[in-house]
Amino acid sequence: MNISVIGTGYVGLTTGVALAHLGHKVVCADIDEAKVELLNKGIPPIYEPDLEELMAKSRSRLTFTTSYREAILESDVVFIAVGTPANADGSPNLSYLHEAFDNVLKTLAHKATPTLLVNKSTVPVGTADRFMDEIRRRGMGQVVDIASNPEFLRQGRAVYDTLHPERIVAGGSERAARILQSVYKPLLDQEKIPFLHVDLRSAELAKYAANAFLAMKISFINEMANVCDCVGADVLKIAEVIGSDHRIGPAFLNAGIGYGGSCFPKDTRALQYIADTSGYNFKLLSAVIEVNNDQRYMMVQKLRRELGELAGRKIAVLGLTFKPATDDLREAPSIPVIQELLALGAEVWVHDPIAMEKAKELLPAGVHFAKDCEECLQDAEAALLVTEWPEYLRTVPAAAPGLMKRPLLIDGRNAIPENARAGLDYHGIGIPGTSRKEEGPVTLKF
Ligand SMILES: NC(=O)C1=CN([C@@H]2O[C@H](COP(=O)(O)OP(=O)(O)OC[C@H]3O[C@@H](n4cnc5c(N)ncnc54)[C@H](O)[C@@H]3O)[C@@H](O)[C@H]2O)C=CC1
Ligand SMILES: O=C(O)[C@H]1O[C@H](OP(=O)(O)OP(=O)(O)OC[C@H]2O[C@@H](n3ccc(=O)[nH]c3=O)[C@H](O)[C@@H]2O)[C@H](O)[C@@H](O)[C@@H]1O
Repeated sequence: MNISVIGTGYVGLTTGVALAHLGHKVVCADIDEAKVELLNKGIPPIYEPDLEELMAKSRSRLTFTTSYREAILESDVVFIAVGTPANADGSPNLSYLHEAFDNVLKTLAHKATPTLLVNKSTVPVGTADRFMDEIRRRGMGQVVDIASNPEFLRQGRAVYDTLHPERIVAGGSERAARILQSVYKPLLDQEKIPFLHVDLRSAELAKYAANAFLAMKISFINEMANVCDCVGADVLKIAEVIGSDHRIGPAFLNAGIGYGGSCFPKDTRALQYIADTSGYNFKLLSAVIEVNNDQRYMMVQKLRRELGELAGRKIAVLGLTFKPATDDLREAPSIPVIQELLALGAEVWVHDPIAMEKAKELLPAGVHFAKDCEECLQDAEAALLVTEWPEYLRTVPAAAPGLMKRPLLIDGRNAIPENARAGLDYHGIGIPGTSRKEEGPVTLKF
């Protein structure tokens, strides 16, 4: 099929490359000329494992352009995958989406053959219905149909997730679902992937529901970790015990510093906003968000308990991205942690294996950028492990005792294995014996 993808970010580019890999002829369009220029040289503007290789392999079926006409006029299916970041009040900013939609419709006005317009961006319920109204208003209802095909890929595993999705959701008419089934046929044929055809509104809301549920698992286990710190139990064991019940499942029970990234924080706030403005108070979701906002400061609290005043003391922050295997710093927990350390007067040194250049543009003045992990640790009085990059798990236990003034490590990801902690003054989140308790264990009253 001839397919176009509007927006070449994490979702759009991965989708375009994957669809070309599956045998479709794909044109990707973006308004960002610098991105398109890089892409035309075969260089992905984002860091995503396997993306560059797959792009090179599918190059003969893949084109990049800034022109909507070039992208769309020959296409049977047009995917939109532009950003929907949060506004200050938590509502999703749909301005990029509206602009893309308007440009697509203006271009489609020059095309007589039917086109399926598929939205992949995460959007509030009712967005596709409003788009359909607009299509009819412009007299294009006979040739343009709308589908919602929410995306569930994870950054750092975007290519893998796109080629091995847990499910494909197709919101819209029977005809739209049939077209999407043909688009994904090579995937559906090769693996038993559920293809779920639902109405437009359910498809849109299901995306928020999935992210909110995963965020809830994280906030739940983080609260359990905080209880573990109070009572002297081990959150790793708790996660193992509850996760072995298939009704709960082991995934997303890693306690630590809380969730970040471009999606969980924005999508939980957006769902709260959607519920609020529809007259429903989603109490559980509000608690999930509040817990996450507090959790990021837990590491600094532990640090202060150990060191007292932080003014003038060198603190190493290891890892800046919101998780490993991505260069993305959007809503990374490292940022508020660094701001808090600076506010407390600490001398903050940071390191990240991938995102140092991006971080230089983003982090406040006063932060020291180390050339490597060792320089970051050198003479530090404490280190905070914020992102569990595999190289840190190898180097920190070996290097920290020799390099640091005191090998105090606050592990915000509970990532350093027990057998590697010997030379460290190690403190995890919810791991017994690794956190000094303010008071003794609680006594139960019967
Ligand atoms: N990043 C992720 O892991 C996931 C993101 N999503 C959702 O997918 C959507 C896209 O997210 P990302 O790919 O992360 O965004 P992104 O910010 O990485 O990329 C968006 C791209 O759209 C381009 N763009 C903006 N306006 C445009 C226009 N009018 N015409 C053409 N291109 C335009 C931008 O230049 C940029 O390259 C969002 O709604 C997000 O919530 C869904 C699942 C996973
Ligand atoms: O809508 C989206 O954009 C995507 O959001 C998440 O993907 P992503 O943000 O890339 O990353 P995750 O692996 O889900 O991690 C999100 C955050 O939660 C944290 N996390 C994750 C799991 C866990 O057990 N504990 C935990 O603190 C991670 O460190 C990270 O900061 C979802 O997992 C994807 O399914 C979804 O498509």
